[in-house]
Parts: sequence; structure tokens; C-alpha cells
Amino acid sequence: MNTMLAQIKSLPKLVDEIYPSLNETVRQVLDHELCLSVKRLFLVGCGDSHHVALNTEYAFEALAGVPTEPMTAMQYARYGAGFMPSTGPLTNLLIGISVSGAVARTVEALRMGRQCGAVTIALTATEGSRVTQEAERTFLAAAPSFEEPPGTATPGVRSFFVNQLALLLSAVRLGEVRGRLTLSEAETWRSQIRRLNEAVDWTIEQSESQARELAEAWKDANEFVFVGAGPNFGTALFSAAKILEASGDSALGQDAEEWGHLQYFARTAETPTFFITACGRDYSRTVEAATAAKAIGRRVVAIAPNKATELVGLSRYHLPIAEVPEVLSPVVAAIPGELVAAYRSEVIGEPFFRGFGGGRSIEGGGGISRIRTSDTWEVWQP
Ligand SMILES: O=P(O)(O)OC[C@H]1O[C@](O)(CO)[C@@H](O)[C@@H]1O
Repeated sequence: MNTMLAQIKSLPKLVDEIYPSLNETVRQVLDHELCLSVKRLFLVGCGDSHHVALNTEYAFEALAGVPTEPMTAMQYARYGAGFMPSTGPLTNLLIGISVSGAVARTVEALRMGRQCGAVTIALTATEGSRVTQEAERTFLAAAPSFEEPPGTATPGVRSFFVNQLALLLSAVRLGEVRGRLTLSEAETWRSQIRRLNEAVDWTIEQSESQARELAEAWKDANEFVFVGAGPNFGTALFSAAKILEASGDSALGQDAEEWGHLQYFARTAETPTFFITACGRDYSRTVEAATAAKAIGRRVVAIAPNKATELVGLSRYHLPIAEVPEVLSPVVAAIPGELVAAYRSEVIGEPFFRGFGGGRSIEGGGGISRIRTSDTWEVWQP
């Protein structure tokens, strides 16, 4: 049984299961006083929890009008927190994102943010976890548990999806209370978020067979590149992360402009290169980059809506995503990469996370990599 595929296919129902409680929690955590006073927002986390911050920066800026900085937990904790502008109480808002609530660097980021005067919120699936002890407020957002054979570790897609919805609803809430959105505009955004279940369902149905075919046809590939911009730069990083976790292949997420400055010069001609776009502000540059990629022999794939005819025309495979506003598009755009990763692992017979062998260990969330027990700033500070 491919548990990653099963998780992907559970996503449309997950919207129905969690939407009402998420919406309620957003209202409680983001009260009027905070919504009105905040001047800037820092979104921090590690891995998928960093990618979701990149996915939603655009929503906070466009829908809520709040300047937003998505940062890795490391960058914020050690190089950001101490340099936030001193604009007074309740003006710097820090949301530390950690599904497990136990990742040391995100705990440290929340601690440093609080010490430096930010309002701190822990967005987590784990009640009572370390991040909740560090932050002033907790935003609990958990996917209902998913039946899996005992001892199975599956690359996470459900928790990431829940966090995408939680942050998009937070952006709408901020926009509504701050008067950036009218009540009826806010309701329209909420109902579009609510209906993402249909868009996700459609995307899975339309892209699954192409994802499987591509995984079988390109067994020989030993590297995968995902390219995206704006909110879908995070999708590119996340898609590469799923390949690394699922099949262990070298995989890279890159910005659509940066690709032309860097990967364009990579020696291996036929690297599968996936261009992810919702046909938004990025589209003209994405088509230019894909044109160049095709010209130098890359195996080009489009992860895009059907209306992306120019991009699709350049591509060997098209994994269609539903047409939704660009600001919401990472919710659907993450699906094809997840499907490719799930099938790639199956086709080459590679266990998820390398079965945590070769010196790796699952306990402590990564064992020797010390993602949960790493020394924090106070311990090593000179
Ligand atoms: O959201 P969390 O629990 O802080 O985890 C962050 C990252 O660390 C891992 O749990 C393990 O590397 C990833 O799955 C995740 O992307």
C-alpha cells in the first residue's frame, strides 16, 4: 500500500473535516486589538513549515496589507529577531510554525522573538508542545489522525495542507478586521478557500495518471528540479522536499528568475524540470525560462492550469492544476509534485526516508541530525 498516495487522496475530505474549527480558531487567536495594531509579520519554521510561510506571504501582503517576511527559523532566531524595528507593543507579530511543536530551531525563534518584543503565536498540531510553551498564544491546527500500518513513516502532506488553509484564513481575517477587505469580500475569499476541496479533487483526478506515467517513463532520472515564483516558490521547495523524503533522489526547488541564472548552466541536459505556475504575475517569465530549458534539452513538465497553453506547448508532460486565484494556488499546485514523489518511490522501490537506515534514526525526529535537541542560542552564545 502506498501510504503517501492514500494521504494525498484524503486531502479533499480534509477540507470538510477541518474548515469550521480552523475558521473559529483564527477568530480567537487573531483578536481585533492585534489585527489592528500589527505593522509587520514574520512567519518562521523549518522544512515544510518554512515552505508554507513562503506559500502564504503573498496572501498576507495582498489580502491583509501586512508587510510579511517568511524566514527560516535559523535566519530569524539568529539574524532577524534582534533587528526588528522598535515600533511599540503589538506591532511585530511572529508566527512560529511547527507541526510537531518540537523542532529546536523554531522553539528558539519564538523565544528570541518574544525576548525582542514581538507578539508570538505558535501554529502547531501538537497541544502542549514546546512551541506552545514558548509562545504567548497557540493556534492549534491539526489534521485528524490518518490510519496507517504501525511503524510507517510517510512524507507528510496532510499537516502541510492544514497549515496552508490556517494561514490563508488568517490572512483573510487580518484583511477583514483591518478594513483592507470589505465584509463581503472577506466572505467571498472564505468561500473560495472552503471550496478548495473541489479544486484539489479535480487536480488529483487530472494529474495522477500523468504523474504515474512520468515516474515510470523517467526511471533513469537522477535529479529533479522544480521551478516556481511568488507563492509557488514555496511550492517548488516543498515539491523537491517530497522527492527527497519519498525516493531520496537529488531534488531542488528554484525561483523562476534564479533558474535562468543558475540551473541553466547545469551540465546534465535531460534533468526533469517542472515549471509550476497558476498563470499569475510569474507567467511571462515562466514561459521564457521553460523555452530556454527546452532549448538546452531539459525534460520540461508543466504544473499549471489548462489555460497555460504556451507553457503546455513546451512541455513533455502536463500535470493540470485547477484554476484558482494565484494567491490560493499553492494549495492545488503542491499536489502534482506530491504525486510524482509518491509514484517515483514506488517505481524505483525506494522506502520513504531511506527506512531511516544508514546512520539515520527516527527517534527524536531525526536522531543524529538533532532537529529536536540542537543547542539553542543561550547554550552556545559566546
Ligand atoms: O513542522 P515541524 O514539526 O517543526 O517540522 C519541520 C520539518 O522537520 C521534519 O519534521 C523532519 O525533518 C519535516 O517533516 C518537517 O518539514
